[in-house]
Amino acid sequence: MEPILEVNQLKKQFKDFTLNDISFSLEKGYIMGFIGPNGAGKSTTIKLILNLLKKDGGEIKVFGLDNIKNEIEVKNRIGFVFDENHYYEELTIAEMKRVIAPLYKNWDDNDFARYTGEFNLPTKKKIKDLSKGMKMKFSLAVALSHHADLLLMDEPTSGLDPVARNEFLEILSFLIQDENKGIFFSTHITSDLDKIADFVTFINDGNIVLSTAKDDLLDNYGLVKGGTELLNQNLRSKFIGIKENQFGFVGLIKDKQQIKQFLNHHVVVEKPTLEDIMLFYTRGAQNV
Ligand SMILES: Nc1ncnc2c1ncn2[C@@H]1O[C@H](COP(=O)(O)OP(=O)(O)OP(=O)(O)O)[C@@H](O)[C@H]1O
Repeated sequence: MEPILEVNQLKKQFKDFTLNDISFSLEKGYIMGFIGPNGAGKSTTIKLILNLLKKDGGEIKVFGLDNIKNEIEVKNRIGFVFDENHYYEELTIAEMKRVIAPLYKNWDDNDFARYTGEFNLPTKKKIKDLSKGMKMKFSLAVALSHHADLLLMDEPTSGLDPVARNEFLEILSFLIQDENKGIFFSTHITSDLDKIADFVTFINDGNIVLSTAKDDLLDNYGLVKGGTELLNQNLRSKFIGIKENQFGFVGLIKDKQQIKQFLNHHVVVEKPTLEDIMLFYTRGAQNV
C-alpha cells in the first residue's frame, strides 16, 4: 500500500531539546495515534509536517510529495485540527466559513452544510461562544469540506469531556471507512488509541520508541508478574521496566513468548494496556 505520510530521519534542534532523526510512515486507510508524554516532541513533529517550523535534517513526504517543495498542493490536501483555536473569535461559524473557503482549491459548500448539520453546529453562533467540543467539530468540518486526504490533528481530544471525546472518536472511525484517507493524531490519552487507532507511534524525549500496529503491540508485549526471588541480573535485563514491592514484581517485556519458555510456571503473564507500555517505557529501568 502507498504511504500517505512518510517521515524519514527528521531532525529539529532547539536549545534544550532535539528531535532525534525520527522516522515512521502511515498508509492510506488507517488511523495512527502519535503518543508520548508532555514535551516528547509531538507538536514539533506536526508543525514540521505542516512546514510551520524549519527542519534541521531529514525528509517528509505527504502523498508521496515533498512537504516543502510541494507545500501548496500538500496543504490543500491536508486537513489540520489543533487544540488551540486558530479562527477569528468575533466571527460566526458562517462568517468564518466565508473567510476560509476561498483558501482551498477543493472547497465544497454543500459538504460544509452537510457536516455542520451532522455535527449539530450552530452556524449563527460566534466562534468565541462555542464549546471546546464544538470548536473541534468546526475544525473537522472545515478539514472535511476541502476534501482533505490526510487529517493531521494535534491533541484534538485533550479538552473534551468523555461524551464529546467519544463522539469525536466515533466520527473519526466513520471517516476512515473511506480507504483513501489517513488520519494522524497526537494525544497523551491512551484510551483514545484503545478505541480507534490501527497503528501507534510512541515518541519519548525526541526519539521514536516504537511505531507499529496496535494489535501486534498488544499481542506481543507481556506484563509479567512474579516473586522478587526470581529477579536475577539475567532476568532483569530482559525487561523494559520493572516495578517491585514487598509482594513481588511486575515487569514489561517485549516478547512474552520468550519469558514463557523458561519461567512458564513461576510467573503470570498478562496482556498490557497501551498505558502500561507507555509508563514502563517512559520510566525505563526505574520503578514504575
Ligand atoms: N519554538 C521553540 N523553541 C524552543 N524550544 C521549543 C520550541 N517549541 C518546542 N520546544 C521544546 O521542544 C520540546 C518538545 O515540545 P513539543 O511541544 O513538541 O512537545 P509535545 O510532545 O507536543 O508536548 P505536550 O504533550 O506537552 O504538548 C519541549 O521541551 C519544548 O519546550
